[in-house]
Amino acid sequence: MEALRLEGIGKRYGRKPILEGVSLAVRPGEVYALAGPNGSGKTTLIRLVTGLAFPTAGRALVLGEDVHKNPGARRHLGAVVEAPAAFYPYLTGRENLRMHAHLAGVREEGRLGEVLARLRLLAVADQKVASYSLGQRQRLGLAAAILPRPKVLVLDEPTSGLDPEGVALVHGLLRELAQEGVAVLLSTHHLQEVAQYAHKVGILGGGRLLDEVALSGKEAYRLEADPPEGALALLKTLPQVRSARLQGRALVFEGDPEAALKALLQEGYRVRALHPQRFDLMAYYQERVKHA
Ligand SMILES: Nc1ncnc2c1ncn2[C@@H]1O[C@H](COP(=O)(O)OP(=O)(O)OP(=O)(O)O)[C@@H](O)[C@H]1O
Repeated sequence: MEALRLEGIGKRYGRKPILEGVSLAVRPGEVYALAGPNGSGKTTLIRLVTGLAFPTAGRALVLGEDVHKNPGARRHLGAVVEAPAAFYPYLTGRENLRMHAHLAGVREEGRLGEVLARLRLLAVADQKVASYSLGQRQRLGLAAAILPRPKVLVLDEPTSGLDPEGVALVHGLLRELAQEGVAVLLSTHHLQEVAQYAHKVGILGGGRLLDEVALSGKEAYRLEADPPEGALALLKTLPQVRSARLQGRALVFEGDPEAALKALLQEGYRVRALHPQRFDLMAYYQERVKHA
């Protein structure tokens, strides 16, 4: 079953439509990144998913339960929506988290320390939150969100305000959580970074989901071999190779590069270069938004 599902979600403020007919799904272990220009409705969508805002059409389901009809559905949900997340400034990071743990019914010994370590906050854990930098607060927000081991994690621009190390830390954490089976929905402007591990990117524009790009399986290879026409014909016969085509004098294909190389060398082709050709998400996004 999908961990998170939006069915025709819409939102109007007064008569102004902000979102219309947005449907998407995130499976356990999947990272879904929402991209879109400023004002395209990313934050609004995230607020709808978390139950902070009410849809004027459609519904949002967490593990099959409607978030707006059954607030209990939120027990599976971890979220960071406001940046930075709100904490008691006169309490320490650890004390704030302890309170979150209490409210969420987390009784596991050691979970607090584990989460603080995971967000590299141990060194400041016993300082008052009032003294935290923006990035430290952001990371504490994420620590609070993952504390009760949610099955669905929803984050609005989780890397904004972080230094490069913090950005890498958060992306690494999200990748790990997905590997542990968590479904992650995040909004972001950092397409290049999320493209490294997100499974799907949804492009919002003008309040609609313009496109969904599946990134897994988009790994292509570029190969230079002589003569290219013969090499192409050979690649097309290999079961390990998909969608081989000529691009100028080079060959581009998806599939197993080792099998392709072995077959070409065996048949006496001279292979001058072979390297991965990443799907250019940024170029695709810009095209998609421009024509929206
Ligand atoms: N409470 C509100 N009342 C009226 N209009 C709103 C309200 N909240 C958001 N909007 C409008 O909804 C639209 C989408 O805003 P939203 O914050 O969801 O966009 P975003 O994609 O998150 O933008 P950004 O990339 O700048 O964070 C904007 O035009 C905004 O002005």
